[in-house]
Amino acid sequence: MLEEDDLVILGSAPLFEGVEVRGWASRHTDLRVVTLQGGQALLDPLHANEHIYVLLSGELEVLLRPTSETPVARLTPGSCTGDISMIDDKPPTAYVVAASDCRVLPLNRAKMWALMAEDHRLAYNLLQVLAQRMRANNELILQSLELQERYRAQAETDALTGLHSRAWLEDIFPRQVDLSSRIGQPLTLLMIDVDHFKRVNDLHGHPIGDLALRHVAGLVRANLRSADLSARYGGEEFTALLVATDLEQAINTAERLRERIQETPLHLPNGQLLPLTVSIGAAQARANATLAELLAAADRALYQAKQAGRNRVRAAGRTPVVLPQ
Ligand SMILES: Nc1nc2c(ncn2[C@@H]2O[C@H](COP(=O)(O)OP(=O)(O)OP(=O)(O)O)[C@@H](O)[C@H]2O)c(=O)[nH]1
Repeated sequence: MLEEDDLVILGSAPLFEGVEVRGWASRHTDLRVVTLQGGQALLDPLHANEHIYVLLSGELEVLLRPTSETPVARLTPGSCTGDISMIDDKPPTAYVVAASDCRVLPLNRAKMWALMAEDHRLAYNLLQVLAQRMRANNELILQSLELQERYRAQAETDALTGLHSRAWLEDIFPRQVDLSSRIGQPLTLLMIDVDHFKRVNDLHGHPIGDLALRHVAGLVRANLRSADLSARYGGEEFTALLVATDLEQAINTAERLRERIQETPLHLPNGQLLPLTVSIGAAQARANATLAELLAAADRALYQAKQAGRNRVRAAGRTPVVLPQ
């Protein structure tokens, strides 16, 4: 039975806006209120639903998973739930659970259609309720996309240097190699490794090591074209994908970068200058090359540069470029 308080709530419920609820309730004496205990589920995706439930007292929580700790919505008296699944005759997409003891008024499908035929304001109100629900859901989707975007940006950026991360390189590489081969442009990878970096850490401490990595990253960024795609590959290793650049041009770029790093020591907080050098391996991508193949080739060239005494550039598949050091 509907009590006086229930009629007051129904009178303020969006679904009943403009409906004279007392007269309406007196014509429908078959309406039965259902009580729920806190924690009890009203709707879940495993069971079809045939009712719209109007909450008369207490609070309902809408959860996307049964184990979710944070509800996506909290329903207060006057709100309704179950509308979409009642209309499309499919199981609900979320769990609706009583957060406290609740009283709800179920209106089954047949009853709802009859009520709407009797008073068109109910149909209009139901459309309004659905429109608000769609808007709230869109808002939720947008927030979740923004969050995903933020997480992706975090994963794609190396926190220490601000350069792109290895995950980013792995993500963009197949598209870049595909694009380069389709437009017939060469693509070359540089692997840039700071020489004797362990000594920097050992002699000056890890925080200065971090400063040195930022310094080198800044020089890598400043000395490549903005179209070139530089990343911190890990530790003291950086990579740069040089677009529209063949091996010859890449060697020149690498050599210029190497020189620039050699002649730009890091100013330490104590006023000392810390000289840094890098060794660089270069390798040009074949059409359909995988990142692993290209990295392995650039890494072999880098190894040669280290073996040859460091602070130099070597290219894969070529006679060593011997430049005066
Ligand atoms: N400060 C700092 N050090 C790092 C970071 N990542 C890696 N390292 C250090 O980088 C050093 C790399 O040392 P090695 O791989 O032995 O190479 P290296 O001393 O540069 O010698 P070569 O490459 O042969 O010239 C290790 O001591 C790592 O601890 C970092 O984020 N910050």
